[in-house]
Amino acid sequence: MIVFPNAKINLGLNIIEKRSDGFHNIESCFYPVGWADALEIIPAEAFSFTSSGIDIPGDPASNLCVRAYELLKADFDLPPVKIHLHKVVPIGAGMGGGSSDCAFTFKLLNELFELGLTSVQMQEYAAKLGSDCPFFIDNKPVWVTGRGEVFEAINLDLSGKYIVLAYPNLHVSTGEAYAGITPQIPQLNAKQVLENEPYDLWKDKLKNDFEDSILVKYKQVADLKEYFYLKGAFYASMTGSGSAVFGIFEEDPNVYLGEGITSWQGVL
Ligand SMILES: C[C@@](CO)(OP(=O)(O)O)[C@H](O)COP(=O)(O)OP(=O)(O)OC[C@H]1O[C@@H](n2ccc(N)nc2=O)[C@H](O)[C@@H]1O
Ligand SMILES: Nc1ncnc2c1ncn2[C@@H]1O[C@H](COP(=O)(O)OP(=O)(O)O)[C@@H](O)[C@H]1O
Repeated sequence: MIVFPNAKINLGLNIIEKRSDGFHNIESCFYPVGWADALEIIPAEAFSFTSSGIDIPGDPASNLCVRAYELLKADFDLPPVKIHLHKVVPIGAGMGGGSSDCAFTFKLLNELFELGLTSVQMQEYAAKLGSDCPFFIDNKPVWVTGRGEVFEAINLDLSGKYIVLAYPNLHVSTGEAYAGITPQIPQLNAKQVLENEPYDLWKDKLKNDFEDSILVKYKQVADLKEYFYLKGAFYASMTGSGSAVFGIFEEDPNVYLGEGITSWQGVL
């Protein structure tokens, strides 16, 4: 069975407070986008994990796909499987690619072996492996609070809008990015802005709190954001902890990003 774990963007991202468990409470709209990996899992004689495409840093045995399989195997009598991941979505980019692979592994194993797990149960498993992971179970636009695992419906539909995502090949570690933040309560409620304000006001009213440090430190990230506005985006921002930047457009944009930038363009 093959699935295509897709990335996400953050529309507004406020870091509210540091918690006693070391994590931060956040507020954000998580929105799925079409840039995706390919993940195949089939029953096999012996367990194996292989990957192709972009090199994944770290030991393959600790890949989130492997950890998801092991977590389920502790509770269910799962047979050995062969997992192959073709990695396409840039890593350390703020697009949740690894988290998506993790969530899609749970969904695929649930279907393949008819485990009967509900979405909520899979979200609980996914939350054990990463704050972003539970979102990719339902994989729908949602208002997110808590550590990233508490969901509330949001009245927002960007279907048909054009999006360009650009990754300046700059790996940002999520843990380090959080460590550089001073949490604060936002002046404006981003959910209210997303649901009620016209798109052209988002530019001044929605904020990704990670931008303050990253845009100053890495000029190429700030340049990408500026370029998207120059090309007519109604909203442009860094996503997650960076360094990927997206622009959302009413019309199909004509962008040239040049060398050293990995990009993807599609429709929301
Ligand atoms: C910043 C966000 C926003 O969507 O996205 P990405 O940039 O990763 O895509 C997420 O909060 C990232 O979630 P995720 O990448 O799953 O993080 P985790 O693996 O759970 O945690 C990595 C590290 O980030 C910090 N962390 C993460 C989430 C959170 N709410 N508070 C934190 O302080 C902790 O230091 C933790 O050890
Ligand atoms: N399947 C996977 N794909 C990508 N990264 C993975 C995966 N499994 C584990 N990782 C680890 O997770 C880290 C970043 O994950 P990713 O979700 O791609 O980035 P981000 O947190 O910026 O959204 C990498 O440093 C990598 O070592």
